[in-house]
Amino acid sequence: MISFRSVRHGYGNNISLKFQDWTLQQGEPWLLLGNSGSGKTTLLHILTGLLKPQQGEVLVKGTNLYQLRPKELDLFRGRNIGLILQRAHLIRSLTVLENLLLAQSFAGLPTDRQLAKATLASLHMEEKINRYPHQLSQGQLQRVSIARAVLHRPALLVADEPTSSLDDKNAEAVLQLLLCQARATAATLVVATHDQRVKTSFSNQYSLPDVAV
Ligand SMILES: Nc1ncnc2c1ncn2[C@@H]1O[C@H](COP(=O)(O)OP(=O)(O)OP(=O)(O)O)[C@@H](O)[C@H]1O
Repeated sequence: MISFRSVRHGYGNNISLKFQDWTLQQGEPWLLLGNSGSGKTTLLHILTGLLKPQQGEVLVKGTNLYQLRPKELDLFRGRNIGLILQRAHLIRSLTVLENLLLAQSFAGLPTDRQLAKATLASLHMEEKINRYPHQLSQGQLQRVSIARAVLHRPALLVADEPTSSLDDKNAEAVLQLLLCQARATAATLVVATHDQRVKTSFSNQYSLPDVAV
């Protein structure tokens, strides 16, 4: 279970974001909706351990993220939280496979080539494992980014605007991929978007109100 309680965060420029409490059960897919500037990125960063809120607590699998020491938090994130950003942020001088192995080692886990290869194969990327990032299409880069995020069966899988730059067909394919990967690993999935096309695929929705400035 993941929970978000009494969370507030401000940026010191009259912007104070107050988030409604939120409880997500293990394995549930959720959509996080909000217009530009409503606080989606802020909330995702708080939820994934990247930004300590000024108030409130975030529990992932019973662990209060912001009570961990920085090093413990890094390890906890690497093992339990998978993050998919709009851009893949791969290391350009490493192959697809090497990028995944590096992610394992950053998470403090033993490098496991077979697991990395099998995960890439499950995303139909087996023929690209020795390619470099610049040799891949945007859709393929996104698959690598999904593979890297699900590699260790994280309890929480978070995707920030995964479909906004894609056409209808690819947007639907990426969504199905995320839902399917989350189901396969019983991960709680959070997809943040302002893409109206995505709305119908999720019954659980957490909506952010517009921020009055
Ligand atoms: N580092 C910062 N310093 C000052 N204000 C910030 C900072 N980061 C975000 N904000 C402000 O906080 C509010 C929420 O920003 P946030 O990026 O979380 O929204 P968002 O919903 O993700 O927007 P978008 O969809 O446009 O990316 C905005 O008004 C933004 O200007």
